[in-house]
Amino acid sequence: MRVKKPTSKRTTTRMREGIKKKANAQQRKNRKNAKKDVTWKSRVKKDPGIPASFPYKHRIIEELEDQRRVEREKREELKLQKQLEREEALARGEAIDDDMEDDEEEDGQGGLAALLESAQQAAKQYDGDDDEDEDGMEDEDDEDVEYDIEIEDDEDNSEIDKSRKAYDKIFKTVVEAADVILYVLDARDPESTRSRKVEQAVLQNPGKRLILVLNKVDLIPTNVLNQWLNFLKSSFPTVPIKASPGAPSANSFNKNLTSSMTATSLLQALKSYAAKSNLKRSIIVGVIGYPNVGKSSIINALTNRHGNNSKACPVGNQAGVTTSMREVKVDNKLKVLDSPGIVFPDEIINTKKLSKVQQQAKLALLSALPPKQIIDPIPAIHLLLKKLSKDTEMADGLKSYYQLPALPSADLNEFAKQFLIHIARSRGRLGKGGIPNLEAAALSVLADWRDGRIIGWTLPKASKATADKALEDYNADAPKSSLRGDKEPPKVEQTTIVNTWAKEFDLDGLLGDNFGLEA
Ligand SMILES: Nc1nc2c(ncn2[C@@H]2O[C@H](COP(=O)(O)OP(=O)(O)OP(=O)(O)O)[C@@H](O)[C@H]2O)c(=O)[nH]1
Repeated sequence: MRVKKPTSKRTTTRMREGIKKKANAQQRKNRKNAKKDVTWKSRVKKDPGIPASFPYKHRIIEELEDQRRVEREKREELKLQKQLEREEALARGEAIDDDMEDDEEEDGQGGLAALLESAQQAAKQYDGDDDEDEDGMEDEDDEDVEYDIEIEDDEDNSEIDKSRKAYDKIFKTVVEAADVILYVLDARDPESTRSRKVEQAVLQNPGKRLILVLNKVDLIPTNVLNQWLNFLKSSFPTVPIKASPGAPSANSFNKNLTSSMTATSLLQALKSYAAKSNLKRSIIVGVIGYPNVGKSSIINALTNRHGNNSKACPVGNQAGVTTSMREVKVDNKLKVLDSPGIVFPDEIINTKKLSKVQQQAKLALLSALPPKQIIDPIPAIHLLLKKLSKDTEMADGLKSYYQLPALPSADLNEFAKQFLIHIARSRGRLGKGGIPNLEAAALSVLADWRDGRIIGWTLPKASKATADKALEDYNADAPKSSLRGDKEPPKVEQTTIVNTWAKEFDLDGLLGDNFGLEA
């Protein structure tokens, strides 16, 4: 017969106390030895940093920065990858992996969440403005606010913001609802804020009209503006505008194109179309474009309601302020629809096969991303410096605005690094041990660029023929998207469009051939 082994681990008190005593003695010994060890003290000494007199200090700092940069890039690649997986999962309607959600919460960088957050903040502020309005003087146009509409009744804002598909949906809704589309482009880079898909989608609807509105003309020189107007006019009727109110600053361009003058011209064009169209109802004008190109500012200029207490649409210098559609009544014949900014990355980015980092850089430079959503602002600075260094006027503007010393490098990467170190030092963006925080410096430069404190522009590169070829290629290759629908666009000669539409809006009569600009 087998005897069962005892399962209890009980030991005698004597044995337990003996073990305790021995363990305590060992710990005491360890502590004593640690005190004797000189390396122990030096370990807790604070790092004094690199002495200022050290001749190669800047090199060491640069090496450290390089290391930090490489690590940061690795982290960002990983983050982007996770974000993409998450978006794909969302698009497929799959439940999101908890890990991914946690990650996003941890670093607080959920791109779309950041976009939403900035939008909500601006909206809150705007609501505050409205409250003030209520308890004070009543605006005679306040009835417009009653026209505010949320497009997706069954979806909350976060859902609208979370999905690019939803942006597509909003765009489709604007095109369907509007008789005239004002397609707003940033005068500093019209081609990058323009999408052939948008134009094609409008052309699919024979009754719709599209006008290109070149905004922020105060930020580009007259000869550049003229070139763009001539270039764009060959595709669609084009109107220049300065939508933001306020007197021009010392370094503004095209001072004769004031906000009220340009807005009045645009308004008259719309009114003349409304008068000529035989509609028994008021015409609806949809305003679309990239984030931050100034759509809401244009509506405020059209309704002449710029003041804080009477804004028709909220305006902010960060992308993503407008999160839902808003209908504003201009008069009995005219209603204007504001819409959230739309980015078409497949249009501007995929065709050029850019990496994720480059895509972000390009969008950041178009000011189409809220700062919180910019994972690494440094590649955008590289792009900006490359752009500005191509023209002596732009390069001089940069140099004088930042009071740049002679930066000795001809290599762009090296130049960018030295430039950011200079900005970080002069603006006090320093980290531990006095190491310049290049990311913070880069973000502050991007804000200067977004708000027009640094001057810069692009010139129309492609000829009309190249643009038409690009459109042809796109039509041949691109898969059918929600924007294109299944219908083929009607074959209409562009010159016919330009001439007929310009007449309907009486543009030549209103603005003259050269928009009152010197040749
Ligand atoms: N210099 C200059 N700045 C302008 C002009 N029009 C608008 N802005 C500025 O551009 C920024 C964006 O303007 P918004 O009207 O909010 O742009 P939006 O397209 O509605 O932006 P989202 O809501 O993100 O889609 C604001 O800081 C405006 O002051 C202009 O003609 N010149």
